[in-house]
Amino acid sequence: MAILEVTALNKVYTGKVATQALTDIHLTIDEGEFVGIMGPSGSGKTTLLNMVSTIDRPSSGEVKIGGKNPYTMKKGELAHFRRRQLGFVFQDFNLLDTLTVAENIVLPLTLDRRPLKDMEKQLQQTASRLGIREILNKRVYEISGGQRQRTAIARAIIGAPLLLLADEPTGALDSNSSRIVMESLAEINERDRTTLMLVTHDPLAASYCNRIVFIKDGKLAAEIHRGENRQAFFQKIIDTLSFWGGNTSELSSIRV
Ligand SMILES: Nc1ncnc2c1ncn2[C@@H]1O[C@H](COP(=O)(O)OP(=O)(O)OP(=O)(O)O)[C@@H](O)[C@H]1O
Repeated sequence: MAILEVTALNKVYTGKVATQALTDIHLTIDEGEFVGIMGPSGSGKTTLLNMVSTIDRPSSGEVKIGGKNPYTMKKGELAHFRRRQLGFVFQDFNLLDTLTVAENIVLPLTLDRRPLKDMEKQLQQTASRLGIREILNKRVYEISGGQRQRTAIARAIIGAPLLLLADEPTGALDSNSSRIVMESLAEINERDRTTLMLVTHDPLAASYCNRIVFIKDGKLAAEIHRGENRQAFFQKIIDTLSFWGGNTSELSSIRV
């Protein structure tokens, strides 16, 4: 079953100089897939993510999530749809610093006015999975970057979203924290069959995906699939990036 269907999508940023950021994008992501979006700086990755996450409107074309077009919804319905069906993980975590880890994680359920007992149960389960049970009572400014991102992932998955969207989730993390974050996302994908779309420059992070779509100059340029071996997939990603462009610097010292 298709969770995401992007059809003939175009985005033009109007202004003094118009920029055609995306041209005729067709992309389907099926239930349980873990798809990476890669490409050089300015190629349109964030624009595509913003169209899918309903942050910004396409100039033309269609986006369907779980068979529904969010752009035809009224404001209240759209807010509800985003809260129930989409999960977001950002590079800079987007947590509320003055709240505790627990309060941040249950925020989407609080907004949905779920019963307290259910919230507590889901909180404990989700925190255990992400290895952050011991820090639930700490405030965000008291925890590390890796712990912050795991808190943000817990918040994103606590409502069991149809589609989890991640924008450079390892961009602000050291290599060890990045690995833990990517292993967490892969585990969520494998165990819950949560569908994931990840935008990244990082080939190592991308090697946890099952499929990678490369964008160049706003157009789909290539697509590769992972086999059994993540090491071999990592090499394939490097080779594809060096062919199509992208961040292949500082790779010589990376070990998968
Ligand atoms: N709000 C905006 N107004 C005008 N032009 C924009 C806007 N946002 C992005 N662009 C332009 O659209 C194109 C695609 O940008 P986008 O941010 O989607 O690329 P990206 O692949 O995510 O880049 P990066 O890897 O550097 O984050 C670029 O040419 C960019 O300058």
